[in-house]
Amino acid sequence: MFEEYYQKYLRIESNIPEEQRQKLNFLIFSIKNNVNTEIEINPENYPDLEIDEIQGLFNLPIEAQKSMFCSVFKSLELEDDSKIFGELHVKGEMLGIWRTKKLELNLTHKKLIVPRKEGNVEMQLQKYGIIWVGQKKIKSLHYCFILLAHSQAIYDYYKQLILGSDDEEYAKKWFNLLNGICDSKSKKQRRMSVEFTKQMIGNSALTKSDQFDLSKSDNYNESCLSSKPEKKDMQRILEQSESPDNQKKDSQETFTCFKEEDKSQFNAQIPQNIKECIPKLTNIPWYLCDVTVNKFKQGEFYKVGNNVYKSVSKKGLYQVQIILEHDIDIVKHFLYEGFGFNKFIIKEWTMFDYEDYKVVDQTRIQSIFGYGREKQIYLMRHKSQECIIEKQLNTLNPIYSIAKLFKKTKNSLYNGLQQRNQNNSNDLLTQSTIVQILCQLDENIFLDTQNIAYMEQYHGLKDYIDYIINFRDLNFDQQQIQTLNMQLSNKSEDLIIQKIDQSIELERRVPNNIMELLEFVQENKHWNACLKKQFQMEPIQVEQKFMKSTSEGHFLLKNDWKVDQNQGGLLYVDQVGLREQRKVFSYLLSQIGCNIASGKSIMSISLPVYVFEKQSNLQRYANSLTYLQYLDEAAVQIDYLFQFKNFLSYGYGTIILYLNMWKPFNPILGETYSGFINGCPIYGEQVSHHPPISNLLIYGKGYRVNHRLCTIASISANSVSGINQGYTKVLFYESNNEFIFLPCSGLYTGTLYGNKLFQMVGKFHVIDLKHKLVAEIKLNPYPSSIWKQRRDHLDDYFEGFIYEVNDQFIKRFQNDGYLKFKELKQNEIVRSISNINGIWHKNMFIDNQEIWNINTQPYILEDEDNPLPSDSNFREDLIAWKTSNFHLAMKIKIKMEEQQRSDAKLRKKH
Ligand SMILES: CC(C)CCC[C@@H](C)[C@H]1CC[C@H]2[C@@H]3CC=C4C[C@@H](O)CC[C@]4(C)[C@H]3CC[C@]12C
Repeated sequence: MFEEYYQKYLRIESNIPEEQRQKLNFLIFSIKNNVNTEIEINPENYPDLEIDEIQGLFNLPIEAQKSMFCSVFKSLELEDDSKIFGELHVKGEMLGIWRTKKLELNLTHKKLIVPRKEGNVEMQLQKYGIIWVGQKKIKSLHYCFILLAHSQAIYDYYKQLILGSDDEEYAKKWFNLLNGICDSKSKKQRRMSVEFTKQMIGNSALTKSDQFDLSKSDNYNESCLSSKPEKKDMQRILEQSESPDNQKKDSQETFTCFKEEDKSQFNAQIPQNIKECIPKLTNIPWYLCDVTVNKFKQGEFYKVGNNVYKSVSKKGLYQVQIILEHDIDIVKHFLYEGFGFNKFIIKEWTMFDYEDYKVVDQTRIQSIFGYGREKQIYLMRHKSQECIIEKQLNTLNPIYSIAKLFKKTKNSLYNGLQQRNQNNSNDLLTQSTIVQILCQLDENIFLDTQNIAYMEQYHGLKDYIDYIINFRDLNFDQQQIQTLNMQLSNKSEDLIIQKIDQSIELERRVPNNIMELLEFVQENKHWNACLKKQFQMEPIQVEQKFMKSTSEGHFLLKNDWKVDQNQGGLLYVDQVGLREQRKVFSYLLSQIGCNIASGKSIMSISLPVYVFEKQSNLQRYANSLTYLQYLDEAAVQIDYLFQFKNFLSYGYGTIILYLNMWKPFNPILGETYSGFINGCPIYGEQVSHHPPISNLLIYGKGYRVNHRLCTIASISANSVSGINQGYTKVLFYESNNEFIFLPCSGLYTGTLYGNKLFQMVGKFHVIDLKHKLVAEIKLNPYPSSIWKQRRDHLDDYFEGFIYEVNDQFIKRFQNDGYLKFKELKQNEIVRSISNINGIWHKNMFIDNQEIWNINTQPYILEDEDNPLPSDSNFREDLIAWKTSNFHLAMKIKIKMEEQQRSDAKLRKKH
């Protein structure tokens, strides 16, 4: 038994998840060295295993080790026969030539392995959707289907793969098989408010009887599907291909798997629509009736010109459903599917017959359209009720070509459109080309083409919609300014003079109103206001003010978070934040594409400001240092252990208080911040730009706190991890004790799909070099594993000890510095003094005494009245973003980034 599994294991070792692999490896190691008890174990080879576990496993009798190996291996469900081999025709990506390829389908890992000369391609099927195409009549007679990557950016080598077979049965079997595995769930939502319904997308349903029923004797070429799984597996395959339906129930969007019922639902919908509409809109053909106002609002339908088109976008896949109209009679519905509009533009598009999903051949299109592919295609998309955009795409300049904007006028937009369709009059619509719009915008101070170019450049067409929305806002701004100007010119000159006088007086005061503040700063008036500044070096007596939770939510967690009961951790449920993040993530996907999986730092790349917090990182740090009561309390004590414990809570508090999911503004070198926490002055300065390091200093009551912090955040496939790397040092004047706090990191998973779960991970430390004390607290010390049935603690549990350490550690720490320090070594610990545990988002116990909990209120941070001109409060981009004017903020941000860059160049030069 063991031998058999062992052989299998050797073959598939690389496919096994890391932790299990280490365990299996270690078991093999122990089994092989069973006689040799003297052998040394190197735990570094098994980083995911606990030392205890390693020892325990090693000491087991060999039989137990073997059976353990087998059971672990079995539990992985990595049976070899979960692979299916077959042969299909694959259409070449470049030349479109069909080649027969031996494919391997790995059911366990949901991979399709396609052989290529340059090396096999392993396609993770979850990244793909599948569409049945049917028989292509012109070039080949294959029955084919397409695997399509959901997202432009995430795919394994092939964005799309066309597969086929001469044998319809066989092709369908493969299709059904893959259909069960390919992802049918929408993982990533598009950034549009437009929602899509089932009937828009889907592959043709293959009837039940067509399903991959391998329990019947195979009547197709056996050599093609050469591995013959046992019956038991067949059962599984069948189940698998069923399972997406279950998932579908809880997902709002469906992509593949077009089931019978859906289809009938769809069919039933049309007549209903007609019934609804016909009484209201009598003169239009029935197919226009589905453009009911409601449906239109929901973004389900779009129509254009004399031909009616619908465009649907989903999962990075653009679909344009085109209903062709020929002399008022419709000829046919067509469905176009492709990746993005670019594909659409560069001739490479295919039309599918909307009813039977078969590819429409070129001659047919020509006969209906009157022209071939290269010619113009109309397409229209819309976002809001107020405006829509109609666009003609041609091969030359897709973006600026001929886009027309319709603004909703008093009369209904839809009426207008219909009217236009019928008699080509534009009377009811304000219509202007994009080019014109751009010119208009050019004259406005707030809006310039740069912003639009920015959007266009990066977001491409898919973000067109947002552009329209923005345009609408801008237009609104413009109108307001116009009216303002009108008002102004009406006023008498005296009044204006009076105003100017007033403003001179006011110049020394920093305005409260954000718009005024921006102007104030832009005119550099804040320099005046700050001239009389004196630094406060001592704490002052003030009334204590604490941050309080209100009816609107917890002071820190607001209503943005929910505790995850299954795994532990916090679920991010803030709708506003999530929406903005989604926008930026799709932007990122389009921008950095595949790199997204490689752990890119998001602190240094330029992002649209949507996800930015409305304060600078310096302010955010300052806000997170407000648990000063712990230190106040410690300063009056001489007991160093008491001070140590209190400092631990303070340090931990800084991590907790920093928690929110908005991205801090990129720092500007030399930016400063000053404020007061309960009367204690706090000063912060941005001392480095790359990496963005800030130093902060608090003059406390009997102590001084130094912070050196550097926010690091990197984005990878489905998560963002972040840490405020650096240290927090406190010096208590009286006892001359110094403590150091080193933070842990946070992990935000589910950024692209799944639940948005935030978790603290790793370890955090407090170090007292003088008294040789170290607290090491480990988050999630008992991770779930397949050997543990029940868990006492979820992932959000932390546990640690205050240890007394030896000189070895002190030396190491002093040599290596705080950055290199990761954790205590076993031989550096002398004894443990206290134990610490808790749930990171709930409470902290030191020796079973609660020292902190999530309702512990920090002090309020107050801004300094007359800060330096370089204060965060005077950052133009921040002020602009505080007004929530995206364009303005973006414009200033770009400007400031450019300034920074040229400054940096100058610095290098001199
Ligand atoms: C849409 C994307 C690209 C932008 C949003 C990125 C957000 C999620 C990132 C940017 C900066 C990140 C933070 C950076 C630093 C820390 C401190 C650490 O102790 C806990 C995690 C935390 C709080 C991170 C949480 C996630 C975070 C807020």
